[in-house]
Amino acid sequence: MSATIIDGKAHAARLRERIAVQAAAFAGAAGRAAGLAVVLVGEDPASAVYVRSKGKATIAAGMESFEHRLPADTDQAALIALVDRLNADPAVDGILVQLPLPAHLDADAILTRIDSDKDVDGFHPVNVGRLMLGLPGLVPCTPYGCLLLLQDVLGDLTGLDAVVVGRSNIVGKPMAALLTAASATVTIAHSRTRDLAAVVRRADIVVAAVGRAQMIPGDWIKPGATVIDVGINRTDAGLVGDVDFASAVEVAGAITPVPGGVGPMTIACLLRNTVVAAARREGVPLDMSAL
Ligand SMILES: Nc1nc(=O)c2c([nH]1)NC[C@@H]1CN(c3ccc(C(=O)N[C@@H](CCC(=O)O)C(=O)O)cc3)C=[N+]21
Ligand SMILES: [Mg+2]
Repeated sequence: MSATIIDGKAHAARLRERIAVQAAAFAGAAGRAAGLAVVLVGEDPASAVYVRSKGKATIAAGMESFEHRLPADTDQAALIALVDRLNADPAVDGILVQLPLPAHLDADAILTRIDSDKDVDGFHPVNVGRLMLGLPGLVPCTPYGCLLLLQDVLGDLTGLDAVVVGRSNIVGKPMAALLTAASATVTIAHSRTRDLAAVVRRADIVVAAVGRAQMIPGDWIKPGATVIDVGINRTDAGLVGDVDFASAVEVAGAITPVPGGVGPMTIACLLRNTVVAAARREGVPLDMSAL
């Protein structure tokens, strides 16, 4: 038996269509399009590719895209000054500073400088706190996209055993918070977990977010489990996930491919957060059930 392959690209395309409807409603009510500013420091080629696809998707959804490309040797004060300008710009509803930043920059200080109401990545400490408290805020895009895929495949997640492999601030920790809020029973596993194979084998839901190519083999997967692969690893064999797809697809009930799984959902959720942030800033009501 072979797993259902979860088509993240198609799911993201449907979500982007619904976002475009809400973005048009926002523009009609506010008299302007929602705006997303993306800041890229340096010339990392993979980052440049993501920034380009974010810009294209933003415009296709009927929103305005502002791109700021700064040289790799930009200093902290100059980047803070740009963030301050974007915070003060009424046409900017969302601000994303592409990570990783060059090592000489203090990323935590930059992310904390972003106005939390414009923090469409959901990385600001205030939004992290809101997520933990179950208060409305802006939720990190990749874990939110994973949750939408899981709910599409499984419906209600109540009582399911979920294992999140990876404890990053960007994916693992917020993913665990979202699954907890959805009433799953959540385990966060990581590089120091004892007998990771046994922990993963208990899971009805596996979210792999470690950044190590094909580290989770199919024989760790419980038959019928739903597997969400967040990994994007460039290898000689091309782009691969954190899960060994070829063996896992034979055991899982459903599984995301890489590419074409979580990645497109991340971008769609970024657009979602932008229209949500815009609507909150302007006091425009949106149909949140469409998002
Ligand atoms: N502040 C910040 N926020 C981010 O959300 C952020 C970031 N920094 N830095 C980089 C990572 C990476 N990221 C991806 C988004 C989309 C795809 C994506 O759409 N991937 C496609 C194509 C992959 C390819 O061919 O390269 C796929 O998986 O099918 C991948 C990766 C967002 N990130
Ligand atoms: Mg994000």
